Amino acid sequence: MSAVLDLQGVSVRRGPATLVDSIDWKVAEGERWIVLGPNGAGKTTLLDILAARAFPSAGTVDLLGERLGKVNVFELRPRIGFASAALAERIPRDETVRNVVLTAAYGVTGRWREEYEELDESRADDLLAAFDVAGLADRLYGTLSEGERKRVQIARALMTDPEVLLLDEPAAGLDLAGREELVGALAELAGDPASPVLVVVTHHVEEIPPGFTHLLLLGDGTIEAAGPIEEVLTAENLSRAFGMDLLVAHGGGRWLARAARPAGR
Ligand SMILES: Nc1ncnc2c1ncn2[C@@H]1O[C@H](COP(=O)(O)OP(=O)(O)OP(=O)(O)O)[C@@H](O)[C@H]1O
Repeated sequence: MSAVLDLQGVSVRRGPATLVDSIDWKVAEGERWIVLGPNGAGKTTLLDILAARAFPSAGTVDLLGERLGKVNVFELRPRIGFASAALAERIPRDETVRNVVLTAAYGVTGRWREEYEELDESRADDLLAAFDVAGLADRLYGTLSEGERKRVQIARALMTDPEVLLLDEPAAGLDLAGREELVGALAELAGDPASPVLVVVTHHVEEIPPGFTHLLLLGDGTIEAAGPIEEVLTAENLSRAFGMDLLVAHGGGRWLARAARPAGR
């Protein structure tokens, strides 16, 4: 079976800086991946490439069987759902929540003169319901809480019925209850065989939802370890990636990590 995402020898350089270096990574149908690593490890850079929004300086990237650089990215992007802080900043605050989701069908962020079919409208409403924000459909996006916005952003990313869903730090800025609700929503998505391939970037092992199958551990632009979560998420690998002596615990489908020694000892 050919890989859904296939990166070979991928490096990204900006001026003298190497942001990611010699990445070899394959993602297959049905897999649910977490990309974990410290600040500046290259997670967002890698996700931008998977979203066909950035090009590598070296190596090859095959997304859904299409080679980046040889395919029209505007045809490819609707097949890849994407939500990130940078994209969220472009959503107009004075747009209704329903339109924020609906406009993804045309790859735009604000409604203007596009004609939407009834089918699009009902898909947008179904997605808002699936993420528990149906009651907010007529509210202005700018009036939502951060947790509500995150859910709307994921609903928007799913609007085109993509084959891959990429989420860059979906739990950033959420309080404890908001994080737990989001982790629950992502666990449900992960458990649904009809869901697209999932790739979720995070800094925190506590944000890994049950049902995720694989982990790519990035440290300083290179892969520290990659594979099934249970094999990769060890204290040894995590300590190496984050440059700190860490302990890891696992139970009830969730993960916890903390420093092996309290600071100052
Ligand atoms: N255009 C650029 N020119 C030079 N360096 C850059 C550029 N863009 C990003 N970087 C650097 O590349 C590194 C990787 O950035 P990236 O945003 O991919 O990391 P990240 O793992 O997503 O970080 P964070 O967890 O803090 O969001 C960082 O050190 C960043 O400062």
